[in-house]
Amino acid sequence: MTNAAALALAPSMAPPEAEPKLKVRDLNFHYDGFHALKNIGMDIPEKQVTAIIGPSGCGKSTLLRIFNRIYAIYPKLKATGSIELDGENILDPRYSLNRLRSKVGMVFQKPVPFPMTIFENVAYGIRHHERLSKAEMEARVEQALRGGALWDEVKDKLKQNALGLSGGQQQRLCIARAIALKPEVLLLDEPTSALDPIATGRIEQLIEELKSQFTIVIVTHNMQQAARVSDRTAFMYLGELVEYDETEKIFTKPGKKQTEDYITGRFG
Ligand SMILES: Nc1ncnc2c1ncn2[C@@H]1O[C@H](COP(=O)(O)OP(=O)(O)OP(=O)(O)O)[C@@H](O)[C@H]1O
Repeated sequence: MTNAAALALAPSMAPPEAEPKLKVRDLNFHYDGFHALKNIGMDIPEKQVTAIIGPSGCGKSTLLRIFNRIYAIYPKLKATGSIELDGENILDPRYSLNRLRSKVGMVFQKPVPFPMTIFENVAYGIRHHERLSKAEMEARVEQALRGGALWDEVKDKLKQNALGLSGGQQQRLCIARAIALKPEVLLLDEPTSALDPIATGRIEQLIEELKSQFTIVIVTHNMQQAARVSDRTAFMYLGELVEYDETEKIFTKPGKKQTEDYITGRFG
């Protein structure tokens, strides 16, 4: 085959678009009588950062929490539609919560270390899922603390109580605790809202490092943060997904007036 012929064939040989890690379809969610999420549909790409933004009460945290079925502890709450994780519907009650939680980790707004040593904070969750020797556990804890960009600061005080760490260190410990279970998806619910700018910068840098290994979904109030850390941004308003696109497009050339009004600070 000539070079020209090979080039002519090239477009059809291009690799197909990667399958999304999470596929949300017709998702609706009610808190008792309140319709909090309305017909949400979105594809979340693998090993990228997806940010969810929107004014207070629009449903950001509700959506994030559905990705690991936190609502399942309240028997009256129900999500309809589907969320496929690698092709399997995680809303199906037959998808076990244990399996889901091992694949989808969550970090909350306020760091909540367990009142135990730094080492135990990380080892505790691992022990729940796996049986490891002492040496294996030590290696796993070190790996997780390195992954959470905390190892150098705590390696000499692993036996100290985690509550003695600073707020920013506690949040990195919570991230280390989540990644210690080797999840595929990491959910971050306003992970820096309780932190000062330096600790916030450290977490943002960490998010950048982690996305080579994990699919990350972050809820943030801070639009500059969404612009800095994410590849795609979803703008929500009153329970609806108004616009979802490449972050650069959302912040420079949004397709909807509501999005533009929000990102330019006209409301919210
Ligand atoms: N447990 C609950 N029971 C009833 N309504 C709830 C409950 N939790 C949230 N809501 C309502 O659902 C809507 C979405 O709430 P959600 O916390 O998801 O919004 P949000 O966008 O994350 O807000 P914020 O930015 O203020 O955290 C709000 O109107 C809220 O009042």
